[in-house]
Amino acid sequence: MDLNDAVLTCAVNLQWTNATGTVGRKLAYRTATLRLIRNDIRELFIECTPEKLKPMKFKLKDIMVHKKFMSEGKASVNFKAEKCAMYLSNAPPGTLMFFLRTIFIKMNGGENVDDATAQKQLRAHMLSGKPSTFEEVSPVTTAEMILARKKAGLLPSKGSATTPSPLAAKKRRYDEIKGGGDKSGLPAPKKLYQESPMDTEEGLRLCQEQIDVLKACISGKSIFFTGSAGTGKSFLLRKIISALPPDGTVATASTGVAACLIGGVTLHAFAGIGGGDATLQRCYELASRPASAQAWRKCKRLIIDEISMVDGQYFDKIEAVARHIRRNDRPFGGIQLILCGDFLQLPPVIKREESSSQTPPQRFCFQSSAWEKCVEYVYELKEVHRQSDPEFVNILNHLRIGHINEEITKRLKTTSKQKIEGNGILATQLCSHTNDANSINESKLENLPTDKVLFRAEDSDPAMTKQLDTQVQAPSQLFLKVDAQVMLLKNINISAGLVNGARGVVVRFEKGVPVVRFKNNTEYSCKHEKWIIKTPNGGTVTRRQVPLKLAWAFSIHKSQGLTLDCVEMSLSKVFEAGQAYVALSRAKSLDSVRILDFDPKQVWANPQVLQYYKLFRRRLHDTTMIPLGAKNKEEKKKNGDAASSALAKIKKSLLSKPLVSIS
Ligand SMILES: Nc1ncnc2c1ncn2[C@@H]1O[C@H](COP(=O)(O)OP(=O)(O)OP(=O)(O)O)[C@@H](O)[C@H]1O
Ligand SMILES: [Mg+2]
Repeated sequence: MDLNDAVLTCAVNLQWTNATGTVGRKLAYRTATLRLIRNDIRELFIECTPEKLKPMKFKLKDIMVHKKFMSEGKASVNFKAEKCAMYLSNAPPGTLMFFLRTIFIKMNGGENVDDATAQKQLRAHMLSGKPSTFEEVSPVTTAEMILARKKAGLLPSKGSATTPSPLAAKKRRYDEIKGGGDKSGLPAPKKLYQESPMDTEEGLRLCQEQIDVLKACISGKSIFFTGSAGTGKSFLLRKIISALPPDGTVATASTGVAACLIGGVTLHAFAGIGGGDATLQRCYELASRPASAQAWRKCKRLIIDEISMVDGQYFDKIEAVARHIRRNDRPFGGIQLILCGDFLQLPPVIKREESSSQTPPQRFCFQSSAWEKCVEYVYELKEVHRQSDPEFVNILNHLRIGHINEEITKRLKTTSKQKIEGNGILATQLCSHTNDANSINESKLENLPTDKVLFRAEDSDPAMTKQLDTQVQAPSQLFLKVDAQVMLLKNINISAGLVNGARGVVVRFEKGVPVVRFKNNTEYSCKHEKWIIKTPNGGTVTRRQVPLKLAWAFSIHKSQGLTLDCVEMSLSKVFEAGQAYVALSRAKSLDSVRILDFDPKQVWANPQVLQYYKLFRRRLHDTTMIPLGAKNKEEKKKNGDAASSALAKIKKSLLSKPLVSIS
């Protein structure tokens, strides 16, 4: 696998049709590498190299691309002249998208020769007696991209915040691309290239530290990566998922909302051992049921977001279950683990009977016996993307470790009087308890004098409505009124500010959908959007609903992982370490938040977590990166010296300076 947009590794099926139009020769390869190349006279080709076999070349001219299932890692390219169809499957979806995009841009935006010139140059080349050479296409340039989009008539009009009409997208299942400089009257390749790339998350590029993590994942290492709120952990996870082959990749998270943010399932739904309270023997039996056992056997890479909320004992149990079901004694039954989260945010939910005991056990995942043997590499992301104000980032870093001083207290208290409302948009109240948030929303809606309109979700499987309710933020029944305070639940257009978490107010209903005015004055007529959740056995269930949720109030637990606009909070009822930090770190800036009754006592970090991070940081710092429990002997030997010297230092300095020192 590669981060190069001109290279793609996937399964490839080739089918040639004969003169009578029936399928003749067929070839199928489980793994082949496709490369976009040019010859001496700048003609474009796809070079297909099946594993351990010789490469084949297909000229990119007059092709039809079928990409409806691109997000599932499937597409096909029809080479009209060769009468050959190339079916691609099990491709990392993101890589596939960039590969097809590069084809489009190189065919339409580059200086390609026309047929007559190509023939002339070819003849001259043959006469010269020089051997033909091929080289990989150069990276796409902005000029090529602009030219390609212009030629296809796809440059967006200024400030447009609209999404493609679903009808237009439906009508065009194929994108036809001609090569060789002939662009007259071409149907434009749409959908894939419709939006300006910066308007969608695909267009946002990873920063260097994120790329390092991505590379580690692609190379098959089991890793844990952490970082403070807003360092792009979930964003990176989405990129990682789209850079991995779909077969065998299972994306999960500890909570439904977090799972939905990465297009996955909850870890509990995947693992199939209920809450994990049963004995290990019983867990084995539960996970041996056909659907669950099949899911475990097929899994090659397990991704878990918001790992801080996964109970350590539960983690130990699923590790044992993985080995048992897969009949494989390697850690986690040989599954690659990609774990992500911030232990200084919300901890695992402690069950009532445990929380009533005098000293409740703190069972973080990193305290489990499985952790050390399963996690080979650890990474920490440092660059915060959610907030851009250095003062706010600095304050958040302090809060994260439970460190409050007078200056911070004073600054946070000043927010209590600031006006953050505007354009008819009221602040969202962040509540420490979910029930409080629900009742505030219901009563505020009831109190509006306008008519109530119901938006009912369409679920692809009505039997899954309850499951969808727990995982998808869009409710199955959404009552709205004009003047209702709402929050957007999808990234519609990033550069227009129409992003997940953006706050708005319903201004009218038009053609059966709500029109919402957002804080930046953009009006958006809400189309029905689709949420897809995976079932543990690899199927999918979809919900279609308008992408809105009532937003007078929101619970802190439900807000974990989100970025929120315009929030007001009272932290007097916080009951968990990290809860105040999670609440405050949802905000983008200090100007868009109001803390009503700030008291330094509301902020504390779990000492066990601080200790873990101290150890973790020292490891990172002293050796750049130490594999925890290196895989093989050489690796152990190589890292052993560095690791033991680092550990000796850690022991010495365990109670020294705080994690984040602020100048
Ligand atoms: N490389 C990047 N370039 C531009 N924006 C980015 C980048 N990485 C992340 N972001 C943006 O930063 C915001 C926060 O990202 P994300 O929600 O993934 O952070 P997180 O680390 O998962 O936070 P949390 O701990 O709160 O879950 C998002 O709006 C995301 O789109
Ligand atoms: Mg996140």
